[in-house]
Amino acid sequence: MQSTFRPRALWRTGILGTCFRSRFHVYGVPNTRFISTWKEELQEVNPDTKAPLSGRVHILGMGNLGCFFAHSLATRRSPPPITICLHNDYLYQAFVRKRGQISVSTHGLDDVRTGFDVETVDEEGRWYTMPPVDNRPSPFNSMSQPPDNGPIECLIICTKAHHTELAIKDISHRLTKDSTICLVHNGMGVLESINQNVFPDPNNRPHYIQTVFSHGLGRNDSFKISHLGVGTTILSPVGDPSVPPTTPEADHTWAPSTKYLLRLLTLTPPLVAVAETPAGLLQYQLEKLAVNCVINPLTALSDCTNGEILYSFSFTRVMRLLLFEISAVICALPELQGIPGIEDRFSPERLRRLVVNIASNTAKNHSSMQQDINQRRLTEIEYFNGWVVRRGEELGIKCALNYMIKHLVAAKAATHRSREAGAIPLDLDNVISTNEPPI
Ligand SMILES: CC(C)(CO)[C@@H](O)C(=O)[O-]
Repeated sequence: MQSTFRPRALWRTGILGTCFRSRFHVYGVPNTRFISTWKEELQEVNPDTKAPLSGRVHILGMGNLGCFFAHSLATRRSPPPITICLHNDYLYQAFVRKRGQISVSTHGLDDVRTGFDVETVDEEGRWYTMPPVDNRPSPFNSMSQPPDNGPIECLIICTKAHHTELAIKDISHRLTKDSTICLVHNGMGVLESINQNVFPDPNNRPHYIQTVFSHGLGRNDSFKISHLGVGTTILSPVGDPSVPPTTPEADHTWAPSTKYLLRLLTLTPPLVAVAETPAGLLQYQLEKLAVNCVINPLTALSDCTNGEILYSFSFTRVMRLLLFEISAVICALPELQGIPGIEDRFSPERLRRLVVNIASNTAKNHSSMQQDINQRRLTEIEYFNGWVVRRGEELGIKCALNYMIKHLVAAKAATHRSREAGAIPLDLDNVISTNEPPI
């Protein structure tokens, strides 16, 4: 049985509002809903006892974001069952060495959480539930257990944009039309390619929640991160693609797993999560996109910190010119037509102020793209400037500068690759030591 769920309507009736508007009554007495248990949340969104949800949340992608989500859920007074999905044995061994602990450090104080269930995957794509690893190294051999390929109700996927489609493909046999996937990544266009390439049949697709995440995180070690700056997690269920996101109070029917996950996340304090309408979320996504389209490639190409792009006339010129194109594409997007104030919100000048603000607030940080380039990882450029170029082409807007930036980043990555391919490999294992002094 499905029931109707509208974030805006719930906001007005106060059901969701209690999660993120008035967390505390006057005089600081905690609101009872805010500290409700996950079972109460499950009961409230899914009173249908014939098809009960287990309430389990799977998390895939245990980088900074995945650790932060898992740790935040574990800090709840009543944590839901959490399964972390580790996609290779190396990660599993690292988690065993950490005794199943995920640690988040805030202002130098470590908060360590345990109690996570673990699944790993073999080369054939079969997932195995592993024994608890808390406080003891596990000698367990996963392959001696039958694989656990049961359906997943709620999946939070925290991989980078360019890995998300592949990661979901690997687990797609466990996702049904009753599942909900919460996508946590930077950049635009991932959902469309998942629908096209992984779940082409609209009647057999899982449900989605999209997010815009703005907390500052840093990595200390595997499963050990720092929470460097408090931000927010803006969430919105994805509506029926045939209904424009701007339709007021669109009568979307959200699945029980979507309602449950949305409630669970908005009632998890460290995430500072708020529910938005699809049209509201899209606007936050586009603001973040504009910031990422400037800070990330400029810092990656110049190998500098975020703050260093602020104090140069040349960077300022490039920033303005890129933003002219980005603003033109965003303002012409058909999915935004009819929303009042779009031209002002996405004017080149307002976008420039956003970029400058974020670059100053994160002045000492290295952007994710600068780190990806230096560590020879794939970048998200196709989901930033690449997306602007593609949408511009559809709308008849030429984005020559964004096209150039996208290719400069790709060229920088290719130069690194060809330099490394040209380096003479030294097979140290087969070096014969003669114990003779060097000539
Ligand atoms: C704020 C930001 C643009 C740069 O640190 C960040 O989103 C990043 O690194 O991608």
